[in-house]
Amino acid sequence: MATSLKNLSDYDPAKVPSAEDMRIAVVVSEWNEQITNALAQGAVDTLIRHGIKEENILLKYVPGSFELTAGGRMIADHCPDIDAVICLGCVIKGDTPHFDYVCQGVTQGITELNLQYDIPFIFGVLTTDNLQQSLDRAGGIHGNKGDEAAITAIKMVQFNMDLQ
Ligand SMILES: Nc1c(NC[C@H](O)[C@H](O)[C@H](O)CO)[nH]c(=O)[nH]c1=O
Ligand SMILES: CC(=O)[C@@H](O)COP(=O)(O)O
Repeated sequence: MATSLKNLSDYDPAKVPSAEDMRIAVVVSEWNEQITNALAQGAVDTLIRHGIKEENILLKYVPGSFELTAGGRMIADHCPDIDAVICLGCVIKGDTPHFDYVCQGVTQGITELNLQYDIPFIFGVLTTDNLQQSLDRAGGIHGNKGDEAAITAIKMVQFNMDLQ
């Protein structure tokens, strides 16, 4: 379903577990920081809204979306108490095929982290044709991808906890 048909910030709160006992990292790309800072704010606000303690949010920044994979892995390797890693970025198409390689790289990278580690890595990366599409998905008419990523993280952490 296209995002235009489903607002990224719409969800049923009754279906979201409490994040009170969770410890979640948020890794944010500095590229397109106007967008990624809005994504990060949405994610943090949503996590807090669902009960996480502020001291249990680890907020870290990497240069670009391509580095989200390395940042996520480093957190998983050095912070064993982290229950999930939310990866937030914004890749906007330019004049060259570089967009394709960055998007492919971060997508494959985060996918592989999910296969290699026993915690969820959430793909909160906007891949858009232009700035307006990004603005629309970072708190604009289509909601905030950061909200969606936070809800996904909470649900996946609870999914994992229920199996322990
Ligand atoms: N053009 C965008 C980039 N490019 C930078 C890469 O992510 C990476 O940091 C660089 O290739 C060095 O490894 N990154 C974004 O997040 N968004 C873009 O639009
Ligand atoms: C996603 C990118 O790396 C891209 O924005 C860079 O722009 P360009 O392809 O014009 O170099």
